[in-house]
Amino acid sequence: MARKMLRRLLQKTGTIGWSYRLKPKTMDAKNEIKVFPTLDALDEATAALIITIAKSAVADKGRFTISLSGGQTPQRLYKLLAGPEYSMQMVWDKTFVFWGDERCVPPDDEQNNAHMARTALLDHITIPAANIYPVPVELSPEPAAHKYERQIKDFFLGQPPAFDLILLGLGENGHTASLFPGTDALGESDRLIKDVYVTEQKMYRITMTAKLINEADNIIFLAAGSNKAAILSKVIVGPYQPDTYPAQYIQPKHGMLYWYLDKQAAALLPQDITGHH
Ligand SMILES: O=C(O)[C@H](O)[C@@H](O)[C@H](O)[C@H](O)COP(=O)(O)O
Repeated sequence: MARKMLRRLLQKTGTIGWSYRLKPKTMDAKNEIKVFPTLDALDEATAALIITIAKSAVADKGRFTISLSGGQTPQRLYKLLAGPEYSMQMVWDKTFVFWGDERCVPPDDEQNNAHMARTALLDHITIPAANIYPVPVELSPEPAAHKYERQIKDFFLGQPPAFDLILLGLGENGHTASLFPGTDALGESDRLIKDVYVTEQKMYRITMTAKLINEADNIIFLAAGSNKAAILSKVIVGPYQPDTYPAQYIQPKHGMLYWYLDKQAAALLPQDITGHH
């Protein structure tokens, strides 16, 4: 009964929201799920949302702090942001770029997330090099994690680090950033940055912890493609099993949580959650 009433209330308020899980704390965070008919529409809408958040942050604080995600999905978005239509709307010299996770491979390795972002975006805009904070992968995993955590704490001048925007992807196994099932970063309650060994990829990675991510003012999950439909359904409407589906750890303490999806990725979500199909 409560669930149905809540959903009707959410929809009436125009926030196409969903109960996520009827846990009081998730109801504080405003959740918004939007489904777009094509990849272009998804990327355009995400770029527009990023611009809106950036302009608001610069107006409020004189700067915009963003954490980028890696993998395939955001590459088109980054290229779009580098293009004339969007790049001109950003105040790049007041924009500070970090990463939600990084693979422990050399900076110029194709698998390196910062390498991908430089190729798709950062090398094509006028952002000061000092505004870019890549994960120091030249160090071995554990010292790299400690150094990155120090850099982030110093950047936020000892205040609790709260990014204006954290962009996240979603893996088919429910991981986000490098919060993979079975890794000890999942329930981490103290550290902001952890080094993890991802067995299925035989690779070390450095990741923001959910503790850090959940302090953000805005979080955008960007997911596209039919291969994400099953996991999205499990994460968004399934039972709360965050150790199996780590993306469920992402529940911003006070910020906005956006799920920006294409139609294919949203195909298995209930219509009353996405508002259309
Ligand atoms: O380092 C990474 O790979 C990402 O940060 C990772 O969390 C990614 O967002 C998901 O694995 C989805 O990846 P795709 O966009 O390639 O599906």
